This record gives sequence, C-alpha cells and structure tokens, in this order.
Amino acid sequence: MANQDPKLYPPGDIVFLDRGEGTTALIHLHGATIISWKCNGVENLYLSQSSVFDNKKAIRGGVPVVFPNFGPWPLGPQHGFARIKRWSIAVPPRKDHNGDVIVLFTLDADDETLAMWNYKFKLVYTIVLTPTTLMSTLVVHNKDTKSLGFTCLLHTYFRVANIETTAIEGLQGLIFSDKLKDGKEVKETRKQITVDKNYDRVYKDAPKTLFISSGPDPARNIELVTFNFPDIVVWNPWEQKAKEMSDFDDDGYKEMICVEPGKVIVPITLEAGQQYECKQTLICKL
Ligand SMILES: O=P(O)(O)OC[C@H]1O[C@H](O)[C@H](O)[C@@H](O)[C@@H]1O
Repeated sequence: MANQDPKLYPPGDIVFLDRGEGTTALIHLHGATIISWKCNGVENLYLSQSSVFDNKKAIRGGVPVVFPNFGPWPLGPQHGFARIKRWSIAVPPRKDHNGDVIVLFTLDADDETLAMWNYKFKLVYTIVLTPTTLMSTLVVHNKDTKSLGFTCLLHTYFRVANIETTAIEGLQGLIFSDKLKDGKEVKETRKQITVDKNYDRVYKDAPKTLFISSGPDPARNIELVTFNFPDIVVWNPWEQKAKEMSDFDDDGYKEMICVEPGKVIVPITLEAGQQYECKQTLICKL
C-alpha cells in the first residue's frame, strides 16, 4: 500500500483530504482518480503497486471516472478520456460546519477532447469525506448547442481482505450480461456473490444499496449507495489476466474486487443546456 502515501506524490498532482482520526482521502488530478480512502486508518481502496503514474496512462486502481464511454470506444481510448485528462480544482478542500471535508473538481472540453468527441461539456465532480463516508457526485453538463449522448461509470476498486472471503450482496434476482460469454444474459440466483475466477458482468436495474464484505482481518464491510447509476459492473481479472496486465500486481486479484456503479447499458442523451447527476456513496460499516 506504499503508493497510497501522499508524501510520494508531487504536491501539485494530488489533493489530500483529512477528516481527522485516521479518516482521509487522496485524489490524483490525473483523472480526478481517488487513489486512497481510509476510515480509522484502514484502507478501503485497492491501488495496484504496479500502477504507472506518468500522467498519461489511466491509474490502475482507486476510483477512475469513466466518461463519455464505458468499454471499447471507436472514437477514442477504452473507457473514454475523463480518466486520463488532468482535472482542475474548482474549489480547494475546505471543512464545513460539521468538520466534513469537501472538494470540487472540473473537466471541460478542450482541443484534444473535441478532436475525438465533438461536444462541449463540463464535468463537475464533488467529493465529500465524513467520518464514515466518501461521497462522489458527478454532474455532466451539456455546454453545446446540440444534444449529446454518453455512458459513464465510477470504476471503484475495493480493497478486500481476501477475495476468498469476500461477498457482494444486493444483486440477487437481477439479470446480468456476461462480457466473458459474448454478453450472454443470465439471472443471478445468489444472495451472496462470491468470485473465484475471472468475472466481467454488467448487472441491470440494480437496487440503490449494495454491500461488499470481506473479513476477517483486516475486516472491511462497505455499504455502497447509488443515485442515477442503475447498472453495476462486477470485475475481477483473476490470475491469468492480472499477469497479462503490466500495471496490475500479479497477486492483486486476491485483494480487490471492482464493483462499479454506472449508467452504461442505455446511454444518456442530454439536450443543449441539460445536465445529468449521478452519485456513489461508500459507507464504512466498521
Ligand atoms: O483495463 P481497463 O481499460 O482499465 O478496464 C478494466 C475493466 O473495466 C471494466 O470492469 C470492464 O467491464 C472490463 O471489461 C475491463 O477489463
């Protein structure tokens, strides 16, 4: 977890939020990627030790922002450009009257984004850290004179104590599309979803509250609450694919699970001047 230490980064590249009593968050301006969220000193996000920090490649872990496209994209890089652009700090970290810490980041269209996706837009990303929660709200503004369409997702890499003792709850009865079987649709029958191989699934019409639990030591128990994110992607590359990715630790798959809230199955269309707000709240239950 060495690379989740804020001292390792040039101060101009990161924003550090400190709620006190070991509750902190670290955001890299490359992609506005949250690379650490600790509750009472316990790290809840997985960040690959092999991740490259060259301000070009997407950061491998934490919470990359996927926009304006989830998955392979004929117009540009996989998962869009938001995770590989440098974001601006619109409002630097400040404490509110409760002592909670809030920071706002923005990303606007520029020559590079317009060359691949010819729309003027603004993304406003608000992160709030309370003693037990990390709230991330993304608002997509159409700043153009024409309508635009997009998909988006928060690619959250949860750090788990041990993948063998990790379970996701809340997806029972849903239909998922299995990306490893040409998108074959399957009904999830399990109350507790455990992962023991390469998973890449998109669950449809998910409830607003899910639970990710892994124990026993160091125990983690996170509630995930979403707003306007009806789809949930569950991904773990497992052993072979982890080895094939140069920026993924060979054994990293044992200590992570991606549970990614998104709006990816049916794209959003925004008319000129309209906006779309979506949000994930991670609640530390311990
Ligand atoms: O390697 P990346 O571009 O970061 O994508 C990592 C993964 O993201 C999502 O979870 C997708 O469903 C996977 O298909 C993809 O492999």
